[in-house]
Amino acid sequence: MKPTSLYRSFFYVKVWSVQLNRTITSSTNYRINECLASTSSLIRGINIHKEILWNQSIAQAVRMKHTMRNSQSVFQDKYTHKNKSKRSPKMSGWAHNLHFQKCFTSRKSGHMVPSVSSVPSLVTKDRNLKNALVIHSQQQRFSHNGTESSLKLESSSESDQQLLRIDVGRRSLVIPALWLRDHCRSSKYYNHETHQKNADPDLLTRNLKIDSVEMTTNSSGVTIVWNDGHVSEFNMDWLLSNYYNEKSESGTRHLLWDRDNIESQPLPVVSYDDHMTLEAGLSKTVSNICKYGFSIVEGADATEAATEKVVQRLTFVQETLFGKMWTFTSDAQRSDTAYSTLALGSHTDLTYMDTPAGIQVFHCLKHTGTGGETLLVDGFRCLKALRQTHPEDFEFLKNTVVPHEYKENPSPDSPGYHLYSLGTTIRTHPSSGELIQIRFNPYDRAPLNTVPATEIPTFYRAYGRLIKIISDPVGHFWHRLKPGQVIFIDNWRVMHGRSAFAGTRVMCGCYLPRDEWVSKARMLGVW
Ligand SMILES: C[N+](C)(C)CCCC[C@H](N)C(=O)O
Ligand SMILES: O=C(O)CCC(=O)C(=O)O
Repeated sequence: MKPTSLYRSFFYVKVWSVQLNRTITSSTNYRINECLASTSSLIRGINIHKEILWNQSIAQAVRMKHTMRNSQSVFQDKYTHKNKSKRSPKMSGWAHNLHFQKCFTSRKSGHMVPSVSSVPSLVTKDRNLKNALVIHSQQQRFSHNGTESSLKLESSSESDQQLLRIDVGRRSLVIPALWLRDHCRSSKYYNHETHQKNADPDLLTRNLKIDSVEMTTNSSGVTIVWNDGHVSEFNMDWLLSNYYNEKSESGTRHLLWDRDNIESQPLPVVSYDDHMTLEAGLSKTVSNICKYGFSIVEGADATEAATEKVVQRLTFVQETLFGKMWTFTSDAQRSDTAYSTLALGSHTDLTYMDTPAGIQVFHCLKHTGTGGETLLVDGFRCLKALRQTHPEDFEFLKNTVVPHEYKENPSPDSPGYHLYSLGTTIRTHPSSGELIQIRFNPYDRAPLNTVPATEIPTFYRAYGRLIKIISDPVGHFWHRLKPGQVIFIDNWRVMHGRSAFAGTRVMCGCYLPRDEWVSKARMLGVW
């Protein structure tokens, strides 16, 4: 065989062997892939089968837990009667360690039948049976006022407490079952005539559980079936506005101001006629107070009687140690610097009362002389500035009780007084943090016996920083009250004061109770 043909044949053998190799490889691969494919489908099949088995066992466990719970409660009653132990024996066994959310109860039979669609979702990703398994009921999706929403019932792996989780847009409510039962508005538990709850003394001791929760047909609310057969219906908007809300929008009613922005807009003034004769006029006065913290009714007769009629459009006059309607001047009739010609710095009144008056009313009946301008400072703006610049001082003053007092010796005009009260300088809403009250009167501050020595420096640092903000002229709005102008000042938000004056100056006014004026604002729809 010639070398070339030998080479050629060798070459062919080489090519063939390469091809053979490829064929074997690919066919092996093919076969491997094929049997891998069949294995994986086999595994998938096993998994599916396993999933079904698993879910069936869950369903079985749910049924068993329900049965065991019923028997436990029967056992519990017997047990606690006999042994008076505080804690009844916990159900043992893995069934109890599985914190199940019950699946839906069939309405007809009332038995616990896991609806197929609910069982798969009962199983969480964590299949480790040793950890308490938190079972979630099926998530139900719905649209609330066009917002993508969902709800599901969960149970806590620590406390066995059931929780209804409702997500409406970015708002997420996690409502304990007990809260839901406590707030049931069915006629059994709530009197819709008197808007009062009916007594339910043993609510907290009954072992109440939610058997099922479903959206109402039009997704406007939820229907809850309890393990004692009771059914509760909740309107979604009612839940959203009545349940704990850290991000409550309620603080948006206030338009915080400093000197420049309150002077850059028309004064919040309502004419006497509108205020006295129109619902819209009264609403404007009240909404001004909600928004700015003060409002002026202009055009009243410069008399105490006319002033009384103006304020009574809002609510009744709050009687205090100064009487109902009062008129004062610089005659030192009462033991307070208001009855002098001295300047008064920013303060709120009646800080020496457990509940300071809600509104302070002033009406300058006469002033021949100089000075005597009224100072207004938005206390909520000051508190917001403190919260932003020194949050630790804000928190300290929110949590520190400061005593205030009013002392007056007996006189022909007074039986004598010693009023004393404890209150924090700052009060906020416990969940939303919305500002509710500033209680600030450096003149009437009583000896500080509520702060231990270790915290005294912190108090003076915090209180001093607040005084610095309040004293800053940037927030000072000065207005000379003229006869005919009745000013309503929100005494829980806006501080007032005055410049020193000379001449004859006669002021009248009164205080209005906080609860009643805010109630009026709610009834007028402006709160
Ligand atoms: C308004 N009127 C003149 C009656 C009372 C004056 C005393 C008010 C007291 N300084 C306080 O801050 O509560
Ligand atoms: O006389 C004034 O203008 C204000 C008096 C005052 O601040 C008060 O009575 O609390």
